[in-house]
Amino acid sequence: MQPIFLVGYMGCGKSTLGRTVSAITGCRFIDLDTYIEGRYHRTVKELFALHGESGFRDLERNMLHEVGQFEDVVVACGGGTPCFFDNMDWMNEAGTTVFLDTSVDKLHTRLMRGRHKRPLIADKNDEELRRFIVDALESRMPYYSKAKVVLKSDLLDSECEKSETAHRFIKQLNLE
Ligand SMILES: Nc1ncnc2c1ncn2[C@@H]1O[C@H](COP(=O)(O)OP(=O)(O)O)[C@@H](O)[C@H]1O
Ligand SMILES: O=C(O)C1=C[C@@H](OP(=O)(O)O)[C@@H](O)[C@H](O)C1
Ligand SMILES: [Mg+2]
Repeated sequence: MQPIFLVGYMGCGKSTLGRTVSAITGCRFIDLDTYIEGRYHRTVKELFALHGESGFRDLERNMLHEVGQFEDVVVACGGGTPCFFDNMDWMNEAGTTVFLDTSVDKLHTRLMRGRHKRPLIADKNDEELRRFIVDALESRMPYYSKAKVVLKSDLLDSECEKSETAHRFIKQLNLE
């Protein structure tokens, strides 16, 4: 199987879905952020602070090209991965891209809780975060919408439904 790349905005559930699909199907799961952190022995937040965003994007592209060579792998990208260099076109050549399409409301609720480890939003208050999400989604949508498969990840949204989302995904992509 060619690699599957999960793309979408921060908080849409790429890491969560990738991990669950991997647990059900036995295929390998790679979270690109975690992979980068393992390679450079620094958190994403530290890498942003050390190299700036553009330095991080260079590392991210290099690591994407590395993991994109693997077989039978589901890769959870970072939210920005498809939006820099030719990464989105590269992923479309190398495998199957899946966009987890999620509403601003849902992203906002999730990111208010999980913003501290995400350097682009760590210091934003409630209102600033909402504005940031709306603006970023608008500028990133042209990249996300190039994905081969779109999964409306809003429809199923509770603890037990995480696995239902995963099962639906597995069926849609014929991973059984
Ligand atoms: N299908 C889902 N239902 C409910 N909560 C979810 C679902 N997918 C993700 N979450 C929650 O949303 C937050 C962000 O998920 P995460 O997988 O880290 O997103 P991403 O990797 O796209 O930034 C986490 O707290 C996670 O538990
Ligand atoms: O959207 C972005 O630019 C980013 C998303 C993050 O990953 P998640 O989408 O998994 O939060 C991480 O790569 C970094 O903080 C930058
Ligand atoms: Mg993630």
